[in-house]
Amino acid sequence: MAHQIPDDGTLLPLMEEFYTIQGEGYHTGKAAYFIRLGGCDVGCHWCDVKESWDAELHALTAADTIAENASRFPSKAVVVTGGEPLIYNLDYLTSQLQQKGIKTFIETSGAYPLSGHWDWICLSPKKFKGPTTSVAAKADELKVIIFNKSDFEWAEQHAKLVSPDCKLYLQPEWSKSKEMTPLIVEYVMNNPHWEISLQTHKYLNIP
Ligand SMILES: C[S@@+](CC[C@H](N)C(=O)[O-])C[C@H]1O[C@@H](n2cnc3c(N)ncnc32)[C@H](O)[C@@H]1O
Ligand SMILES: Nc1nc2[nH]cc(C(=O)O)c2c(=O)[nH]1
Ligand code: SF4
Ligand SMILES: [Mg+2]
Repeated sequence: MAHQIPDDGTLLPLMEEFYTIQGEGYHTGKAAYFIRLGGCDVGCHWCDVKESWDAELHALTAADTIAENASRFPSKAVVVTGGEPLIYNLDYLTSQLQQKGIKTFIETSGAYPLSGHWDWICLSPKKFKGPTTSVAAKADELKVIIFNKSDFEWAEQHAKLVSPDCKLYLQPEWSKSKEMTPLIVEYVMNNPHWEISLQTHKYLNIP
């Protein structure tokens, strides 16, 4: 990375920020401000935000400004996503958000060690670069993407890494949704400790 990113987390490569409805997982349907940080080296071939991968394409932005922007919206909930947000030290950003009374949620692959102060951690582990134990142990929600049949077994292996009260979700990979969703429905009926998560924002045509 040619970007000189200070490791105190005061400057972060911001790809986009937008106010929308959380489309996935436990908090589906709730309004939230999304902060999408650029930079990811996990390399999921089906990633739906490949434009985020190169951190250098995204301007370094003051965490103070990001927190200030977030505080202007009615919902006091922020989702930090990416890219892979845990590439960066998120201690400063999340402290600033929480000081403003904003709840902090993260979407992460868990490929990097945990930083930041979180009200909710959604771990979506990837085959291409597995999750660190620091993230798995603290996850509130495990959201496994189902791209093919073998991913159910892979999901069960990852369920063993999270705490007993972690919520378990299976989410169809968007391009395979037609084939995989019926299998997920059947799987959840037979294994009811899992629930279905759909990318509802894509059906709603919102960001
Ligand atoms: C774009 S990722 C960014 C955060 C982080 N890098 C991660 O993967 O969790 C946000 C969420 O979208 C999911 N996702 C990405 N591409 C997807 C696709 N094609 N179909 C379904 N879910 C997808 C990821 O698994 C993750 O839960
Ligand atoms: N509405 C909406 N909900 C989301 N939940 C997780 C998302 C993400 O890309 O991290 C996402 C997203 O991009 N849009
Ligand atoms: S880890 Fe997340 S952002 Fe990175 S390639 Fe995979 S889905 Fe995309
Ligand atoms: Mg998304």
